Amino acid sequence: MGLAGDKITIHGGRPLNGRIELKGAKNLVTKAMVAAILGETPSVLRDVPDISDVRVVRGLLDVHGVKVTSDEDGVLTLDPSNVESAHMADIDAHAGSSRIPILFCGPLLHRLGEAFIPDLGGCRIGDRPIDYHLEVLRQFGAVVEKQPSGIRMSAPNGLKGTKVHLPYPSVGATEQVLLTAVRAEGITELRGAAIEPEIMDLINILQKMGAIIAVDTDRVIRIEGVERLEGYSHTALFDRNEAASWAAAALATEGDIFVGGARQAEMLTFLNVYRKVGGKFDIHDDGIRFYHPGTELNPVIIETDVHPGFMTDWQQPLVVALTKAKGVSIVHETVYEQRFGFVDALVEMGATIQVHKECLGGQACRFGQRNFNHSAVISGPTKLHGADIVVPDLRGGFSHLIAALSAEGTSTVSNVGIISRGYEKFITKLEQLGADFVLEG
Ligand SMILES: CC(=O)N[C@H]1[C@@H](OP(=O)(O)OP(=O)(O)OC[C@H]2O[C@@H](n3ccc(=O)[nH]c3=O)[C@H](O)[C@@H]2O)O[C@H](CO)[C@@H](O)[C@@H]1O
Ligand SMILES: C=C(OP(=O)(O)O)C(=O)O
Repeated sequence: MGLAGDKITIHGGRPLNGRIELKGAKNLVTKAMVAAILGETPSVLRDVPDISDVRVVRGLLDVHGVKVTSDEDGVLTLDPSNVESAHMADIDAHAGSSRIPILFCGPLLHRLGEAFIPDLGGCRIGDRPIDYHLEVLRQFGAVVEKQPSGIRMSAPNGLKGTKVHLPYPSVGATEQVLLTAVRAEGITELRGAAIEPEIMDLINILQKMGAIIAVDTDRVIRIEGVERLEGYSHTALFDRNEAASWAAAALATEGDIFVGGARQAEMLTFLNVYRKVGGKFDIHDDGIRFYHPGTELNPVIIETDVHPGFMTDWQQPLVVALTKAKGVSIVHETVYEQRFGFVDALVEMGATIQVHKECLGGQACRFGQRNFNHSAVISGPTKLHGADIVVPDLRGGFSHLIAALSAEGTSTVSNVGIISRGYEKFITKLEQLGADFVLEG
């Protein structure tokens, strides 16, 4: 997946120290790129990271006639003026490793009256159905037809505003509603919306384009459809998930990392937990310094949740740091049913972690009384030792890297290409932070 050899040999035990810079959030940038289809004029997006999910979306936009150019580092211009002429009934598009193609539905239906969406990628951390997306699109008036390698859609009578109530505040389904409702005829009322900072930044972008969107209390969003949207000019929100990952790396390796571009407001919940674990941080105008206290770390009880709760994507890297805390920590994963596959490698490296089917340490969640190992009990402190490990998914992969960096001895970590889905230039960043490793191949 874009990295020579896809394997790293890591000599662990050296603290990560230094400064790295963040760019825009994977979970915003990729959606902002799709939003450009809705404009009549070109859009400009700044702080775009060089990650493989961006490359996948760029490839799909290209297939659909959106000309994407990058003149400067991290600045994309997206010109959608050829979407109509590029349209072919049977576009052979591929989702690659990304889940973003499902969000092309509304914009393409508005512009072309039909859309073909290939089967989705993304991390395999649960079943990840798209039933909410399809139901929402049907409510807007789309006709959805499943095909062997994807989904074909049409909107013979156009798309009309509707009342939607999501059964769970899904990030993707909320974005689906936004990207469809802004150009649908009439008013859409969305209840049970996700309100992650990346969604708020997508709303900022859509408003710049000419949309009318009101965010009310209690997860209610109201959108008044408009007939025309223009291109936007926007600097993407920073990647708070990457920031949390490097913060966890600083703790796990007993290091000190200044994460340039990280901001407090979007990380409040993470910072509270970091402080309870014993991690230190200093907030600056241009970033946040995260560092190990030099004393024992404390165990914590965490439940992952939708925003403003503790983000599920923060859990995997933090678990590595929790193997070093004195006492018993509990992590109850309530967003994805199968997000603890990565702990097998940590156990092989010497960690003491048990996973359970019960909802531990918090409220009963959607996965209780079912066959999902979705609670983890981590006992520490344990010393990790080197091992040969294979990266299972994006965040699991990052946690394997920091486990190997914090371990005594040598590890080989394979399949590291997956990590470039969401971490820009992570090899360069590891070098900047003084990691001791060799890239194979
Ligand atoms: C590209 C992107 O932005 N990815 C993020 C996005 O994923 P994504 O948008 O895929 O995640 P969702 O918020 O939609 O998923 C949350 C839960 O809802 C369920 N669900 C979702 C849709 C649906 O149609 N049916 C259904 O049952 C999922 O299986 C999951 O259990 O939000 C997640 C939760 O913050 C993050 O972990 C991902 O990093
Ligand atoms: C689950 C993640 O991403 P995606 O939805 O793109 O698979 C993630 O970023 O951790």
